[in-house]
Amino acid sequence: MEGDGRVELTLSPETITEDDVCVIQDTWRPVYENRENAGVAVLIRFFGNFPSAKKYFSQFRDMQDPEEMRQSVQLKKHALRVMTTLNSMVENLRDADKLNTIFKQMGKSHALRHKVDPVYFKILAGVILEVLVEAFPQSFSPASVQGAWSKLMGVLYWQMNKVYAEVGWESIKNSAK
Ligand code: HEM
Repeated sequence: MEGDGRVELTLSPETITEDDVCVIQDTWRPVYENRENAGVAVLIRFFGNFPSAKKYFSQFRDMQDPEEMRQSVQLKKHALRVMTTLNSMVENLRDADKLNTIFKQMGKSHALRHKVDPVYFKILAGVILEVLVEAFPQSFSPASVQGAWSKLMGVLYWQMNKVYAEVGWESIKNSAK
C-alpha cells in the first residue's frame, strides 16, 4: 500500500533518545493546543487518501465529500481520541510501564473490538507526520524533529504489531472478513 514510506517498520522504544524526548515534547505543545483542528486535518487527509479506512466507521463509511466528513461527530470524536492518546504517549515517554499500558489498551481495543487491520496504523502514522510538517512548518521543518517523530511513529506501529500478535490477530482477521 502507498503512503507508508516514512515510518520504520520495526523500532523498539529504546531507540528514542533523551534528545528525541525533549524535541518531541517541545514540538507537541502547540499541536496539542490546536488538537481539534490538527486531529481533524489528519483524519480528513487519511480518509481522503485511503478511503478503505472509512469502512470501520459506521457514521461516515459512505461519505465522499471531505466537507461532509468534517461535520461528522464520529470523525471529530476519533480525532480527539487520537490526539488525547498521542498526548498521553508524549507525556509518558520516560515511563516505559505507562507507555506499555497505553499501547496494550489501544492494540487490544483496535484488534478485538474494532478489528482494524494493523497496516492502517502505519499509514496513519505517515499521514500524521505529513500533516504536522505542513501545519506547523516552523517547529517541524528541522530534520532532527522529523527524525524524532518518525521514531515515535515507528514505535507506535511496532507496538501495535506486538499487541496484535499477542491477542491472536491472525485468527481474528479471518473472522473479521
Ligand atoms: C494513532 C492511532 C490511533 C489512536 C491513538 C486511536 C485511538 C482511539 C481511541 C482512544 C478510541 C476509543 C477507545 C477505544 O475503543 O480504544 C478509538 C476508537 C476507534 N478507533 Fe482508533 N485510534 C488510532 C487509529 C485508528 C485507526 C488507524 C483506525 C481505523 C482505520 C481506528 C478505528 C477506530 C474505531 C472504528 C473506533 C471506534 C469508533 C467509535 O466507536 O465511534 N483507529 N481509537
